[in-house]
Amino acid sequence: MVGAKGRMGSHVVDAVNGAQDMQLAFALDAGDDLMRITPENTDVVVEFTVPSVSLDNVLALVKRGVDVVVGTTGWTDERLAKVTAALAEAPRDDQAVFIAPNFAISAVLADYFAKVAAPYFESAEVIELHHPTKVDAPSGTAIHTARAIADARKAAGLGAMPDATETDGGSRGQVVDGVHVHAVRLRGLNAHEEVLLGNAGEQLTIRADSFDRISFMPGVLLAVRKVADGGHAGLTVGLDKFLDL
Ligand SMILES: NC(=O)c1ccc[n+]([C@@H]2O[C@H](COP(=O)([O-])OP(=O)(O)OC[C@H]3O[C@@H](n4cnc5c(N)ncnc54)[C@H](O)[C@@H]3O)[C@@H](O)[C@H]2O)c1
Ligand SMILES: O=C(O)C1=N[C@H](C(=O)O)CCC1
Repeated sequence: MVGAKGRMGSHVVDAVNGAQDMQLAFALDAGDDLMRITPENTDVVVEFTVPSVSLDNVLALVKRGVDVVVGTTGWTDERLAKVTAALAEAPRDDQAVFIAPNFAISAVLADYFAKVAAPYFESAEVIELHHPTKVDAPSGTAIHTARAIADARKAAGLGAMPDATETDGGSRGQVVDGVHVHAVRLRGLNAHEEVLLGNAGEQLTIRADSFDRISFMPGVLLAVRKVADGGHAGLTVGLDKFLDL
């Protein structure tokens, strides 16, 4: 586990220790030497750190010859391309990196349902709501959802959404592939997302609430098992790839 002292990392340490088919090799955090990790002592590394260090960690681990499951956010197309390039040069042919913006089944399904619903609505916007200690905005999940909605709209031949806004001081949120994304940071919250889809006279709301970080653990363990079992060489993004959706 890399990022073992963090909010997510400490839960993953407990989850791995509680899993009968897994053994914790290392619990590393900032300042620890990743070079202690080798293919001989470690099958899969789980990485939950911060967006500013995650890419370098993943590249170093790929070079090390181990498979990596990543929960840290901040993955732009450019960063993902660097991971793909590193995997092409990796010591093992079957090496895998798996990245999930969200490991909670509620969030993965909300994302999936939003993608299915998107072609049927004129308008769609995403609101994500998180704890105020989160360092990035909007959430990785919201970016992923917005892109999925945009792709589904494009595939269905839909154009831009109706929006007469002429002045915007920032209230309309960040525009991700044409989809407006709004971020709320509020004490008491954990991780929540709402997708609003609208037509004349009707609205569909899809909402996922993760009240506790324990909600992410079944998804993390599923990803570790899938990667360890093999057959997922290269870069895979999204827990939906490991579910029968
Ligand atoms: N994919 C998901 O389901 C999911 C769920 C929750 C959070 N997240 C994401 O996971 C990341 C971590 O979230 P968090 O709430 O645990 O953050 P956190 O700040 O509590 O933990 C981050 C940990 O990483 C450690 N760290 C920093 N630099 C490091 C380095 N170079 N090497 C090793 N460890 C280092 C920190 O010391 C800290 O312990 C964020 O990007 C967050 O958005 C993803
Ligand atoms: O608590 C966080 O930080 C979370 N980050 C991920 C994101 O940015 O989407 C997943 C939800 C929790």
